[in-house]
Amino acid sequence: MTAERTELSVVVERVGKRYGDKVVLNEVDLAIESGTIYGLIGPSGAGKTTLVKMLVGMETADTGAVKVLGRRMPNLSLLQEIGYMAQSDALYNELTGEENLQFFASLFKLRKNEQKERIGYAAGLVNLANELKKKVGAYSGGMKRRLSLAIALIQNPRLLILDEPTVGIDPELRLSIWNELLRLKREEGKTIIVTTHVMDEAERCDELAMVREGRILTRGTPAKLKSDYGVHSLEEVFLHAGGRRQ
Ligand SMILES: Nc1ncnc2c1ncn2[C@@H]1O[C@H](COP(=O)(O)OP(=O)(O)OP(=O)(O)O)[C@@H](O)[C@H]1O
Repeated sequence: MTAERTELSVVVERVGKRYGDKVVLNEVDLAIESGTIYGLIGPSGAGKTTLVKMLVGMETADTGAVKVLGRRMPNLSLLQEIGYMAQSDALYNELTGEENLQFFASLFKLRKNEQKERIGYAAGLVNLANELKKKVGAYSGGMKRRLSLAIALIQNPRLLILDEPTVGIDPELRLSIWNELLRLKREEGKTIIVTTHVMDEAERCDELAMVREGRILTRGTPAKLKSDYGVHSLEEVFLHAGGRRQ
């Protein structure tokens, strides 16, 4: 299979990364098809964030290659095409929610009315439409997460990379965010990459890669992983894969 035939949005080839003496990623390969939701799961410190930062162009690989939307990363020209929600919120506390959204929208090539429409859409999606006039400094942790997610969506990117997007978000809103992610995939053909510790979120992914100690231990659809390990839940896959190998 070639990248052209299967329309891969992301190709990671034999990527290695170390910080000082510590090997954080080791010979990582990844191929993510366009129009799918791909989940990276694995214990804390496994290397998931480092990997997604490479996809965004915020980290560079020591060895190997990272290609996103057909171009070798890092590549500034892809910023418009990639929406990124980091694990820690990078927001302006002195500005209101709306001003934050306007600021990030202004970084992209959006016409004025398009900008307004995107801000309305993104704020509505994360249920912040009535909180936009408040300063972000007065937001709760969950509200800040929600605003960060809205910012990741602001320029209507083809590829969404979300690092633990629903931490601190209540179950009802979590469900509606997931419904919207599924709709974005289905109706708009977006490619979505999420890291998560939440197994019912992992169930909603088309494909999963389990990362541990900088390596991908196993990968496949949720159903395939469960059948490979002869178990009924992804939690059990997680425990089996994490505990018994390497
Ligand atoms: N800038 C850095 N300098 C040194 N070590 C780092 C740096 N960034 C990450 N690490 C180390 O790299 C390893 C992988 O970290 P990473 O954040 O990628 O893991 P993770 O799988 O995303 O974990 P979590 O689920 O807790 O977010 C950890 O041991 C971490 O301490």
